Amino acid sequence: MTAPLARLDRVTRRFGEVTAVDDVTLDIRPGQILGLLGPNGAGKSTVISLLQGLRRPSSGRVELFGGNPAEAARRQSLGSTPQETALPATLTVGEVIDFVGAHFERRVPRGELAAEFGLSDLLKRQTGSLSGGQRRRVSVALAFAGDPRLVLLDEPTTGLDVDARHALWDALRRQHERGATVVVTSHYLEEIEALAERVVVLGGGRVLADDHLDAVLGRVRVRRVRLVTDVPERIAALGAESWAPSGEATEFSVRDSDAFVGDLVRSGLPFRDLTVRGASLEEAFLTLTASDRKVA
Ligand SMILES: Nc1ncnc2c1ncn2[C@@H]1O[C@H](COP(=O)(O)OP(=O)(O)OP(=O)(O)O)[C@@H](O)[C@H]1O
Repeated sequence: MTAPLARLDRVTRRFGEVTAVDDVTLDIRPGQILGLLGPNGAGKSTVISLLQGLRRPSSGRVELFGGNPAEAARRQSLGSTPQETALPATLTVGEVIDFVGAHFERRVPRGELAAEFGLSDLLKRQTGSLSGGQRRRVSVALAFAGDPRLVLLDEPTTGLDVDARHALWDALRRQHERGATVVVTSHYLEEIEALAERVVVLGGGRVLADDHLDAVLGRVRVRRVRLVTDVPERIAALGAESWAPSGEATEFSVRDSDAFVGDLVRSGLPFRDLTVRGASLEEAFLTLTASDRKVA
């Protein structure tokens, strides 16, 4: 197996009484898009800052490209987004791209980077005159300015409208196809579903799940059976874990949708417009954090 680009080995990070990251072990392997998912305060940003060398672990070991992330040489191949508020307002987008690129040995030409992130028309604009969404796109593009081996994106599309978000996802997918390894945190569960191949779910600073996207979804084998009926209680009694009205229809949560639908058909109970779907990542995530609370 190829060596990881970065790793956390039994890392704990405390801030006074608060344990932000609690005994986390994580390997980041080349070529992956890894989605880091968790509720507010789960420890996602702290993990990112540990990988950036901005924070040190209270215990355990953080490695970036086989060494200490606090050493500047390690960060040559690391790309991260600056806060948009940190963009110098009077510099143009082109100047900012050149300024950031100048810090890297393998810089991406300004025109190429701008085209990749849909910024070609903005190159001559001062960053202070850009909309919030445009500034966000500049910030994410800057993470790629040094042709990095590993890119850390902390909530890259917060505040973007749907079109801008999708455009940024496309750009990230293209970077990934070219071999970029990306760690992305997000509050948008659909973003993780759209981008990530591997999902790490953090809760209370701990790793609750670390698996392929499909496997995380599969861990909660809840399926949703949706149908229209006048007798929801009787249908629920066939083996639903829970049920709730959903518009004109009723949605039943079941473990085995094939068995449930088979029993339903055999029961002769009236229904129409039946659909079955798997759990969304959001549902998977809630189930994982709920089971964690039970253990705690
Ligand atoms: N500098 C700090 N001083 C004190 N506590 C901190 C500090 N940074 C983070 N924490 C605490 O550590 C915990 C984890 O925070 P972190 O920002 O890593 O979570 P997060 O998952 O990124 O949350 P969010 O989604 O809200 O950004 C929280 O309880 C937070 O209050």
